[in-house]
Amino acid sequence: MPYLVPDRSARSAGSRLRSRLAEDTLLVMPGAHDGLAALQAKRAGFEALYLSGAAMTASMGIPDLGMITPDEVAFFTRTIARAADLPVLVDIDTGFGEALNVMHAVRTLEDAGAAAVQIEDQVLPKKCGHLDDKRLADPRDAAAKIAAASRARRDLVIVARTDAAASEGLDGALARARLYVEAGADAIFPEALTSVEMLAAFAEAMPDVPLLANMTEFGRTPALTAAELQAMGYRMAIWPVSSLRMAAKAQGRLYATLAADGTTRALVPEMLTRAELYDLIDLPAYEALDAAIVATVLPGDEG
Ligand SMILES: C[C@](O)(C(=O)O)[C@H](CC(=O)O)C(=O)O
Repeated sequence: MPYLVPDRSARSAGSRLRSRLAEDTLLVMPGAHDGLAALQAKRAGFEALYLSGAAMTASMGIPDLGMITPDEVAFFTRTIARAADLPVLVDIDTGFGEALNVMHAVRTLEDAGAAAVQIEDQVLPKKCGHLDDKRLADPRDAAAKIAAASRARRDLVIVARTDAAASEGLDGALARARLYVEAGADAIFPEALTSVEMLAAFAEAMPDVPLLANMTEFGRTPALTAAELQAMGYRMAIWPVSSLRMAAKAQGRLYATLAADGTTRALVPEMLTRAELYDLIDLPAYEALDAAIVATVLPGDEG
């Protein structure tokens, strides 16, 4: 369906996500780093998407160190939410500053169509949660940002991520998570838990709070299946950078092949065909919409 004709009765993205999180089953949120990825994820049957800071920045050709602005994230959010019309959880790193910056970001991203934002408790420059030597914010400063986000949102779901497991252990991460829930977080993302036992212990210690598990590849957390995470009590799981990793690998092969062969001929069988691409972006429906509007507006020939 062309996005140009909105469903005026549709509920806000945040309230749709809240209703889904009230269900018992784990919500699998694959990363979608652009609008086309969002369409493909929707076609595969996913009900919600994750907009990863790592994938967003990598797609801009820069590292994930918290350098980008709320408006840049809003552009990606709008693109993805519009393409798929699915709830999107948006990674806003450390919230672009302190309380007022977080509030500005929350308003900007909720207006852009985000269903949820994720704020983490590192200080700038932040890093991928699976790297060494992360520096954490004071727990109360981080809680203040969660409180600020909660004050600024309309329906947006707030996911508080704690990176504390690496430096403060499981108990430190749990203490921070409890503080963030008190400050207004709707869900907790315990980042970079390093074993199945740790994942299970975190879930046992917080049975009443929706928890998110990060299944990023090449990280420190063991790769579990959606079914395994659900059995442990997790309510959301993300595969944040997978779409970008797959697409970028294929892209790399394309450039190497074209540089070597002077033609893309060898790769054509692996490419989306013209028909497949147009089908994915729904070109015929947009053309039909245009034709229908023109037919409505122009007077008939009969005079
Ligand atoms: C979840 C994450 O913040 C992201 O930006 O997607 C990253 C993912 C990654 O770098 O693999 C993370 O810090 O875990």
